[in-house]
Amino acid sequence: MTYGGAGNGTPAVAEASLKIDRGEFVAMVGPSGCGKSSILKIVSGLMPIDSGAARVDGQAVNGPLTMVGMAFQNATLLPWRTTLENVLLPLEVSKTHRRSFRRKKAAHIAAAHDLLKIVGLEGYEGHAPHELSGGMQQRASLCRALIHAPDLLLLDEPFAALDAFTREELWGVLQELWMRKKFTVVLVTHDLREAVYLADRVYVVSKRPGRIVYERPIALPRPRTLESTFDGNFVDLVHGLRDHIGEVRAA
Ligand SMILES: Nc1ncnc2c1ncn2[C@@H]1O[C@H](COP(=O)(O)OP(=O)(O)OP(=O)(O)O)[C@@H](O)[C@H]1O
Repeated sequence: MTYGGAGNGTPAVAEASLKIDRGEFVAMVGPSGCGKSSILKIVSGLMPIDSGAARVDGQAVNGPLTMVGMAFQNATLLPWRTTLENVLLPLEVSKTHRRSFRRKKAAHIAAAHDLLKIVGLEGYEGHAPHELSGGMQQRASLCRALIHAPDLLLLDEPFAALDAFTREELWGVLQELWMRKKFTVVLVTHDLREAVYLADRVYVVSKRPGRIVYERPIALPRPRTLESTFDGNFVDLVHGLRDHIGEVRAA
């Protein structure tokens, strides 16, 4: 995939061959600017590819997918909407879900309340985004990404803007959501501890144009806890990934 068109544009992704199983939690790590976000854009249908193939659920990706939930580094909640109204937003704006939202509004509102409860935002449904901390806003943005019960959740450094304590707390929140709902996740992160804590499999991407250069299954038992991040196994996995990133950066 090349920004600005094949030829004299910027090649962003080269041979990024990977296959993700339904319900799997995958993390992608690699040097800055290597093409990780571009891979997410390809998978979600936001960017077309010049050659190769992208398939989700067996179907070729030809345009933006509606069965995908996305969350980014910044929560980007609409400031004039309450927390609950922000979470419900995708159901109102998406053509696919609008009709179901109107017909089963009470059920969807109840689902939003349930999600907000799981992420610890019970009681904040009526608050405006500016009344929430950064971590609370990011929790709400996770709920918004999940309100239409997507089969696939794409996360682009969702916790990068948060302080270390909040970030680690949200690893647990995301793990719990995933263990309950079993959607497929692709997480782009620079944080190797985050990748090992959350993922079933970690992919290392080369310098731009991105290629998958290393794949590491993470067989640690779940639920993973913060205490477990100090175990020898966990630390070894993080060091192993760090070595691979070091090699990629030096290449
Ligand atoms: N809209 C764009 N137009 C032109 N070039 C772009 C655009 N977006 C990204 N690029 C280029 O494509 C390359 C890959 O970008 P991408 O955002 O996928 O990298 P990344 O691995 O997610 O980076 P980071 O880790 O810093 O977020 C970058 O080197 C960047 O220069």
